Amino acid sequence: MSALGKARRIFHGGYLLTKSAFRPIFTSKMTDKTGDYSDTNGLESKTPFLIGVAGGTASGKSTVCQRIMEKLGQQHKDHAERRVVCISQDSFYRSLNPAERLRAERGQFNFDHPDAFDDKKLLAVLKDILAGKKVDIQEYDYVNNSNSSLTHTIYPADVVLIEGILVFYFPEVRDLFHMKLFVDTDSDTRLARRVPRDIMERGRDLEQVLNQYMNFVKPAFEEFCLPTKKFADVIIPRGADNLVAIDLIVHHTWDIMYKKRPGARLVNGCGGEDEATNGRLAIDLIVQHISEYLKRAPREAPAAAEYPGFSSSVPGSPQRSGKIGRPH
Ligand SMILES: Nc1ncnc2c1ncn2[C@@H]1O[C@H](COP(=O)(O)OP(=O)(O)O)[C@@H](O)[C@H]1O
Ligand SMILES: O=c1ccn([C@@H]2O[C@H](COP(=O)(O)O)[C@@H](O)[C@H]2O)c(=O)[nH]1
Repeated sequence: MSALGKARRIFHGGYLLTKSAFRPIFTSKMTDKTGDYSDTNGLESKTPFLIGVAGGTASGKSTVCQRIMEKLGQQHKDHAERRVVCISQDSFYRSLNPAERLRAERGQFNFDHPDAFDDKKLLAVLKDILAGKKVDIQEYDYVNNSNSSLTHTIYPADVVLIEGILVFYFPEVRDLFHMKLFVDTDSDTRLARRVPRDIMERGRDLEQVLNQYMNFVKPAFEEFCLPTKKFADVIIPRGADNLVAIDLIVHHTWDIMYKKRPGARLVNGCGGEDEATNGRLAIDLIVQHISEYLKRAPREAPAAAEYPGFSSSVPGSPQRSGKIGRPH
């Protein structure tokens, strides 16, 4: 079986951990809401917490989202039980006219330009999600450069991750996020990942991948994606390898799912361009993480199931010494 066929089989088998020719969507359904969001300063009590995850192509955005889902114990839950959902901006590419379609087939269409997206549709869907509505999202088919006929229903969730190269580009969309993450992986690494991925999973040949990269992907990254890094609350160097950053985010997200919404006061309005506000959210995450880390002692530690815990990535961490810290 070809690599492409294998990737598709993975998708059709319903095992969505591996990125295939189609963008995986992790669906979620609202279950009992134990969170007390009453002090969220104007945010609706059941407003999902919206996290934007931006970064260049193949920076690891989807992988970071998968790690967050895994650490929150959502990945292996029945879809109907999940409280966290991840959707991709790629499901919001606009339809192409016949001439554009032809260019796309030759690798001559710029899928990295903001004009390639239907930002109005993305905005409307995100507003529906924030309003607690159920939405239908189409899977994107990279082999055919268009939306596939597969549609996923996204049920109201506690936490919604939206990942994509330009999720912070459109101001109205950007302003909806309660937390903004930017996955910062160097261009050499990204190109080295993109080439095999596009060949094996997206049905391209080497020449096409490299031409598309040099003509469109790289210049558009520099012009449209990279400048949006400044809007991020948290920048994640090295993507999914950065276990400390992922722990910070998971910890914060855990509190949103099961306790209350710390930081809501800071991000309410989600101005994004307010550096002080952005700085405070990042500092809040770090302070919260460190204080949890310091106050944990074995006799106080709740059951492992209650909080996914810190990874052993911190050199000399209590978890490594076996004195303090929770099991994974
Ligand atoms: N930390 C990592 N180490 C090695 N390979 C990775 C890492 N993160 C992602 N990849 C691989 O790189 C490719 C692109 O990753 P992905 O998460 O899909 O990026 P994006 O969503 O930003 O396009 C995938 O084939 C993925 O398996
Ligand atoms: O039909 C398409 C649609 C998109 N692309 C490329 O995909 C990436 C975005 O996906 P990542 O997973 O973030 O890499 C973008 O750079 C487009 O160039 C495509 O090739 N064909």
